[in-house]
Amino acid sequence: MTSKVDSLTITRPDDWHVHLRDGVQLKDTVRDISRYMGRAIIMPNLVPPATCTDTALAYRARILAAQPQGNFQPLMVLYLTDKTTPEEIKKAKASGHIVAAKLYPAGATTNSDSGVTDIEKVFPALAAMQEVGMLLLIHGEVTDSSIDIFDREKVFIDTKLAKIVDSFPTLKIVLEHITTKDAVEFVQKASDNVAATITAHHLLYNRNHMLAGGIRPHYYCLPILKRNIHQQALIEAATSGNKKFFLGTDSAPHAKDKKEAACGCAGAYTAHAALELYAEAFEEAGALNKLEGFASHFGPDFYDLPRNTDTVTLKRESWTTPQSFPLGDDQVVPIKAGAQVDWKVIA
Ligand SMILES: NC(=O)N[C@@H](CC(=O)O)C(=O)O
Ligand SMILES: [Zn+2]
Ligand SMILES: [Zn+2]
Repeated sequence: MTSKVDSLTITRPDDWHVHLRDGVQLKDTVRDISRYMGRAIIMPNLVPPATCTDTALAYRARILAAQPQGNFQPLMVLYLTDKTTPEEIKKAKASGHIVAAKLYPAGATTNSDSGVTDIEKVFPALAAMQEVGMLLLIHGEVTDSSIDIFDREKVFIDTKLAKIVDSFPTLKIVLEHITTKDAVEFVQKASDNVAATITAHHLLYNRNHMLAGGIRPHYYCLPILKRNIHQQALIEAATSGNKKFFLGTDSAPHAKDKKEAACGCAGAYTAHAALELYAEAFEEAGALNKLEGFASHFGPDFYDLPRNTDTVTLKRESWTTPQSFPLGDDQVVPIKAGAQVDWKVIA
């Protein structure tokens, strides 16, 4: 018989995929991300997107200015377009603060209209990234309207990703926020230069949570929640101890009225309780002892950055998530709004 642990101390975690937005919303998103995450990979899908070194560095300065205490480190990402030049990649890398570039297929997700229309158009930029050692982060979904939304990740893997991986064998690639068994298997079989992030919501939920018994817009995100066999494959991957799978919340706030609408935005807010939600998923799988590797070790190892040297402690303590949080001039409804969370982080 094993008894339940009441406390778990792990190396300070990092979030390898988060949306902080901009302007008046920054003070709220930065407060949440900096409570206990050491570093985070900041997504560049602003309006307009952070497509060049200067805009990414200016965004970094706004994030640093918004943090309540001074030890959170934002790691910046360049937004790739059809026009990104090898020179811009080299300039970004030389800045010392931009560690990756992000490939959004044009139109695939929130604020991706300026994304890439044809993968081959970014091959010169990818070659420069491979040369200077900048990571490629991918939103892996095709955008072809004839492809069913539940199949868009698998079709991207089959028709686009394999080609990128084969063309740039030493480029480090992170397939972001994976949602399918197909993605898990692709990453497992690929070389050590290919890894993936997994969100807390894709571990905790499947499409029934979003669609059975009424449509729940706060579970709507992209790539969309899949059926439970895919959820199971993600849980197995995250809790397996395989260093290719690590934490990326994809916490993506949208104002309440933009979600609860006839045409609601894609994105789920989890930064209010990110590590706590992962702990619930890992405990449910009987794998709390695998949380530290996933949350705190495998990410920095893949990015070739040092692991954090201090710790955080998760205590078993039930609390009720507020119905909403301030988001600049609006409110954001978090995942598990009004529901119980079983863990609390003492930073
Ligand atoms: N995940 C989402 O559903 N939305 C993200 C964009 C993204 O990561 O694809 C957002 O910026 O809102
Ligand atoms: Zn995405
Ligand atoms: Zn995202």
